[in-house]
Amino acid sequence: MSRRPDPIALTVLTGFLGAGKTTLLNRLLQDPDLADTVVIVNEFGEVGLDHLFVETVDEGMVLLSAGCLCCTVRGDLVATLEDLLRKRDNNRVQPFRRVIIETTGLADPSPILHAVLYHPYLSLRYVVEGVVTLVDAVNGMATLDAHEEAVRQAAVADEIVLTKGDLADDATKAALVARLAALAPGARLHEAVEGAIPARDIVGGGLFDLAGKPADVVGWLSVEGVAAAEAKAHAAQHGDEHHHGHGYGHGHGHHHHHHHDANRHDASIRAFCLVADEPVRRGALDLFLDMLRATQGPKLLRMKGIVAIAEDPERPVVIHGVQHVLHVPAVLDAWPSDDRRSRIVLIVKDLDKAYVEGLWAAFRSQPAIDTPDRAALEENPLGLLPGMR
Ligand SMILES: Nc1nc2c(ncn2[C@@H]2O[C@H](COP(=O)(O)OP(=O)(O)OP(=O)(O)O)[C@@H](O)[C@H]2O)c(=O)[nH]1
Repeated sequence: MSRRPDPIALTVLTGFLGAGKTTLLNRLLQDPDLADTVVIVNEFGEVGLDHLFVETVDEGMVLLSAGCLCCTVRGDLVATLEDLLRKRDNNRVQPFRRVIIETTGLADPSPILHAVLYHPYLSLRYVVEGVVTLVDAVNGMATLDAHEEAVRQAAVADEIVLTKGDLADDATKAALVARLAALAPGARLHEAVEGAIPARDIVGGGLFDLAGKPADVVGWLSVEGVAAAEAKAHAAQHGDEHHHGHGYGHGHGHHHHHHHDANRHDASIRAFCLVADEPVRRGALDLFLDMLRATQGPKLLRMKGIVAIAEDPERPVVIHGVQHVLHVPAVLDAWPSDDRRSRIVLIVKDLDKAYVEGLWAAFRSQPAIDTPDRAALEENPLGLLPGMR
């Protein structure tokens, strides 16, 4: 009987122009923890890895001193990932367990994840597990102001690494950290000067740890961080309407709104959690996800969650989505903690939280909160699907 091969974890490393990706990668690739990793870079020369080469394995692929493989993107990324699988399956390279893709400059990482998750074959072999985003402590604030892509890079991150902290003063750093925490409340924040950070701090914290075992999904979800940021944003909007101060120390020279919460530049992007105490039927979960994806896809920057399934409550399902692509990468063998509630973290752009909550409640056959039953039933999208109950 042929066994389905173990999934290969895929991490995307991104960051604005000059954020310090090359510097970080250079250090990271000397970390023995990445020995069974393949790193995909745009060009070896550009990244300046020459001093790490041990030997050339194949055209466009080299073995680095710490044991990990490095290859260049040849043509498009999908072709490179396919080529890698072929080499691995034919035993032409070591059986790597993880791939890190470094994106160029100001790229939105979503299309990369999208390309992999949508691919009929790649999606079976690779599991996208996370986005690591580098933010320059000196220029970060201005970059976020000026570039929508930069905001997206931060918003979809699982791990944010603040670089060049040695060049920025404490107030600048604190303001940037506050903004990033509001923008990406689900992300863990790190600091690395001159790329010095252990690989295991930023890679392998998602679905699989560095040994390929299921990782701490609870930490990956960071529901508490999202809830706290939500409460803070709410307080800033409602309790603090006439407060004009904002903590960044950069002015705009004109006054418009009274809201000056930490999230004001990035107001259309927000994060929230859906929580359910009762297990959800598998069919209902799939329909909910399908409906959300089909109707709101482009507005869903990121979705991560752990869900209790009514048919098999001991084995939760981990869901994972990027824009209109959803992946069901893993049924866990057990709950990672005592908390057995279903929890889904969503990072959205221009999407009404109440709509999503209504949908979530409807698929769990519960009237939406604060909505009269009748209206909730009328809004129940199940009613749109003939034969669905
Ligand atoms: N002082 C200081 N300089 C840093 C740090 N990290 C990176 N740099 C410097 O910042 C500059 C840009 O860093 P790179 O690593 O080339 O940045 P990059 O993100 O790869 O740049 P692009 O490829 O242009 O997108 C280089 O001169 C680095 O030496 C840091 O933590 N502290």
